[in-house]
Amino acid sequence: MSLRLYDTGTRSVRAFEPLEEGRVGMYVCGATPQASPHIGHLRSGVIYDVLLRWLRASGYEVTFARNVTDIDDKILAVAAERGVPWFAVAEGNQRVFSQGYDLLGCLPPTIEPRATGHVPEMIALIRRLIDKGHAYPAGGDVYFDVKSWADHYGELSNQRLENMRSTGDTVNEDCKRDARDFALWKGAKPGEPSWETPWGDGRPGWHLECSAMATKYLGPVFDIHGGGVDLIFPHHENEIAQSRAAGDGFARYWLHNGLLTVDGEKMSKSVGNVVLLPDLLDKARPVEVRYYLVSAHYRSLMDYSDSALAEAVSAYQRIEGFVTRATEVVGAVAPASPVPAGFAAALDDDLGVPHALAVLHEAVRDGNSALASGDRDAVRERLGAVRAMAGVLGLDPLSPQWARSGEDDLRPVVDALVAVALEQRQAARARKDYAAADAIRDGLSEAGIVVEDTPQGPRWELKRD
Ligand SMILES: Nc1ncnc2c1ncn2[C@@H]1O[C@H](COP(=O)(O)OP(=O)(O)OP(=O)(O)O)[C@@H](O)[C@H]1O
Ligand SMILES: [Zn+2]
Repeated sequence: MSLRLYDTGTRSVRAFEPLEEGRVGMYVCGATPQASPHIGHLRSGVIYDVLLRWLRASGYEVTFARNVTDIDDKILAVAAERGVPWFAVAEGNQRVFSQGYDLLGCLPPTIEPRATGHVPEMIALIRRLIDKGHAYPAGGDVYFDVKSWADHYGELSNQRLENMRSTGDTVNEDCKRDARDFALWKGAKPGEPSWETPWGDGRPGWHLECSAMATKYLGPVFDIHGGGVDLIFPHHENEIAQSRAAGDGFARYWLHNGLLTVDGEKMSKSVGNVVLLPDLLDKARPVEVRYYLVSAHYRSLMDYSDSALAEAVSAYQRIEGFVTRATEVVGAVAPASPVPAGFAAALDDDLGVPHALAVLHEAVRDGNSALASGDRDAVRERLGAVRAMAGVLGLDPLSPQWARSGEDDLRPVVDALVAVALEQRQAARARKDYAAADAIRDGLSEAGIVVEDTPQGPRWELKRD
């Protein structure tokens, strides 16, 4: 079986066939950096990262573009409130977005285009739309004429133009030919940043930016366009309208991730129910937060809870525990290739991560049984498979990304010291000097070392609070 994806455009799961064999062009709507990212934004980040990794593991060469909307009403409002330049707000928050993606192990996009760096491409797109009769300048703005595209407008969001009302753009409503027309370009307002165009100074509309940037880097037709379900209307509907009306084929598959919610409501800056990544780091390590965010199916709604996070932490630690113990017993084993067929089939089925994780945990269980029975060949085989599967999800415990800094270098030293201490404890026990034996155990515990007796002898771990 090969990859099948749910395409919002056709409202069906379809076989994924790229435009060009062996290559995939993928565009995902990224941040409007008006504030630090919340874990809803990061859910979107890790979901498309798993898709990227699976496409690459399946042999595709992927060009992945994720934009930054670095000019926007919300950014201007924050800048005005704080009395700082608009670009300081965008740039500062974008850095925190990048750190968040990095911390959760997201591979960097091939290109991360910024809206303000693509005004010439936007002007060119507006010109094509005006020439074809799909856009008009009015009152310093430029609008898309939805009636000129009435047969198609609404196809993605499955609604008809006659049932739609104004999208409530903050632009000058009186200038529009029709209340449902949306702004491609917004005329300059005093004190706001602006760029020069043949239709007057101003700044880009959000929808136009994505059309211009996606086609610049991926071509007039490309494979996958992603974003959250919150973007289907109006953002993606308008992107399609602009690009197709201008004559571009645009995206062939539309993917939408479900939202991270709190008590059923979208986690959103404007609602004020956000959880930030640093808020979680006393409860879970970054790799465990990643496990939590990828573990639900990408299209499902996910309601944030501490207990679900705690379950994800223990589930990840089951994988990590096996990988650590198995490596101690059989030595380093590289990730196996290809990944087990059941795991591949799960991901090929519309990126079925929950099912794929079930296959991964089954291999961990088998691996633990092999460890218990001392079947080294089986341990080796399961270790390679587990690392490979975890790696596709960005969760391989031995990936350098997740290595705890310093701890690995010191491990052999501490191993030797703990072994000496345990020998002394054993000797004290043998001579029935229980006070001395307990003192050694307490001393290790005070140093933050927990000792566990296993069939292969004692193992130590750093205590976690
Ligand atoms: N709660 C969420 N769950 C999942 N994905 C989200 C969530 N919020 C935003 N996203 C996705 O993250 C990406 C970047 O979003 P963007 O910066 O436009 O956020 P936003 O919706 O304006 O956030 P906020 O409402 O907090 O201001 C988009 O693809 C968006 O769909
Ligand atoms: Zn977009």
